[in-house]
Amino acid sequence: MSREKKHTVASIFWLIGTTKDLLAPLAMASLFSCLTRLISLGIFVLAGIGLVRVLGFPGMGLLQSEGWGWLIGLIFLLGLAKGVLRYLEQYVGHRVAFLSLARLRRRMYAAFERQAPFTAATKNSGNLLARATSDIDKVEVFFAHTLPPAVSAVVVSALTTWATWIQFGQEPALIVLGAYVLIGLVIPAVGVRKLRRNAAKTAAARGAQNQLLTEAMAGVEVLHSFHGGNETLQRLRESTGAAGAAAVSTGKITAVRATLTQLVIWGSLMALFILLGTQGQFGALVVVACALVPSFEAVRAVDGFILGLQDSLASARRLHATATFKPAVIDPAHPQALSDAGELAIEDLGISYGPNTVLQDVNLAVNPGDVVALVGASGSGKSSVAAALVRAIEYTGTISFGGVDITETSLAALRQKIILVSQDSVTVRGTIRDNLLLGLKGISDDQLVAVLEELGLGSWLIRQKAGLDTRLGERGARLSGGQTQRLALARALIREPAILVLDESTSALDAQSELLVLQAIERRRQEAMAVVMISHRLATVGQATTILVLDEGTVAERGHSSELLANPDSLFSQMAIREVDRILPG
Ligand SMILES: Nc1ncnc2c1ncn2[C@@H]1O[C@H](COP(=O)(O)OP(=O)(O)OP(=O)(O)O)[C@@H](O)[C@H]1O
Repeated sequence: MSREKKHTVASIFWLIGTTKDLLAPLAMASLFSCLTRLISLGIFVLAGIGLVRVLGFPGMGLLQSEGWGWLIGLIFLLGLAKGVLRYLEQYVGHRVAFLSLARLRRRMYAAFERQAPFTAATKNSGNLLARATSDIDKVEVFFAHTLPPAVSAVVVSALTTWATWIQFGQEPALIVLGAYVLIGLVIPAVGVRKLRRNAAKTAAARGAQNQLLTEAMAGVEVLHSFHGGNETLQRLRESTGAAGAAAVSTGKITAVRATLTQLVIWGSLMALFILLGTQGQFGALVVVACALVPSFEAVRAVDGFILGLQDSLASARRLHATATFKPAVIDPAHPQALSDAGELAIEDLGISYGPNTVLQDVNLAVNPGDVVALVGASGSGKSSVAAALVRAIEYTGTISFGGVDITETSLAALRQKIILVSQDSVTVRGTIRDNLLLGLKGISDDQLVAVLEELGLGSWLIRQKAGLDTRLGERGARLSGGQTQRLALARALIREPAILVLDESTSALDAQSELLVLQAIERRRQEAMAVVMISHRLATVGQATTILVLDEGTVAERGHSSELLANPDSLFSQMAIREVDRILPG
């Protein structure tokens, strides 16, 4: 079996596994679908009998002379029953489908959450969004429109063939059976491999388009400034072109299949006409033709759902791949609790991205009340250390807090104790309060206001008419870069972490605002909060108890700033000289 086929089979089992307790209602929907189709068949047969009687054809002795009341009454009652059953089929089928989709969504969101921030770091958020939305919607066909039509096609065709055999003999029955096999089995197989490939291309193009649009929306200012819009449009055109080509190819195959189906339908009717007509059985011919109309409809539905199913399975494969993707960073099976405070010990820390080792042999102890600064050239590995401290990435070596290896505790517990505030913090849609709390309970408005004031956002808050209820846009449109950074810092400080990791998180602040932030941090440091700070501005790291200078992924120097500055050849001294030169050239 090819890899793609194996993946498809695995995806189908995965879908069924997601909703296995809904299979009973799905079977019920199939039953309703069968009954609806059979009633349709009955109505058409009765109409045929009526027609035969009107035309006065011989050959249908059955009920020929018993008036019209029962015939019209039966058609009416069957019509009513069909309406009710159709409603039930649609209701149960779609209920199962939507419940399944809801479950699938929950499962996908849980998978995304497990993978965050690792998956987000792959920067495929637009593609993931397509998986979480349109791919899940496509799977609806699998649940609502696969089993019921397939079951009713088999039942209706078997019963019609049997009834034709009993009523009119072997040859008409074989013609009818042949037509069913062609329409329900042979024609749906025409071009199916191509259809599968087209469906996969369409789903991939949908993901790529979403990715492009997400990137374009997030970077609209950049695109605008650099006139990059046309380039994005071009890439979008290429992607829609690929999807369009797949759609055209699918359309051609669909047209061929529809033509073949019509040929089979009319060919079989002609064959019956010749067979029964030459035998003078015109009455039988009319009734068989009437029975064939709804039964062909039932069998043709197979072709329709096989088309939809290709899309559905292509989406299912994408969902399955995402849901079963094993994130590198996961919670341990039996997480240990973390103490409220303790030493952060980093031993032999190493970090690689794929084959590239970017950091090795980093050792560090951070005690309550310590301020440790990581400095070094761009790309020397500072942010990677910060990411490892909150297990946002994989690493080698050991990081422990209060004697507990951080891989032995839950990610949630770890990220309560060690909080990372990065340079490009974001705001989420909601009020200022929502943005600060992000679901945290037990913090009063007064506490929130106090932290904002401490960070120099008090006067800004007063200017907001709705105070903490002021809504912020998706990307914090109303906030400046520096305000967003301070909001992110406030978000961290109200959580009272044992260790605050600041990765260039004051880079957008003016000197006065940064001073306020550093003072707020100093107050908490005196209450035993430890700080790991990354900054390019050496003035910012002046309060550090220990400075680590990273150079090409290793610790090149360590010590207090006064010790490092005492050596004019130290990297730190060189950095300090360059910084002073920048401020006071010449
Ligand atoms: N997600 C990633 N995938 C691959 N390589 C990465 C990734 N993140 C960082 N790197 C690489 O790791 C190295 C260290 O990056 P890191 O961001 O830790 O450095 P840094 O010292 O914080 O840099 P800067 O001061 O510019 O922020 C760089 O060479 C970078 O290209």
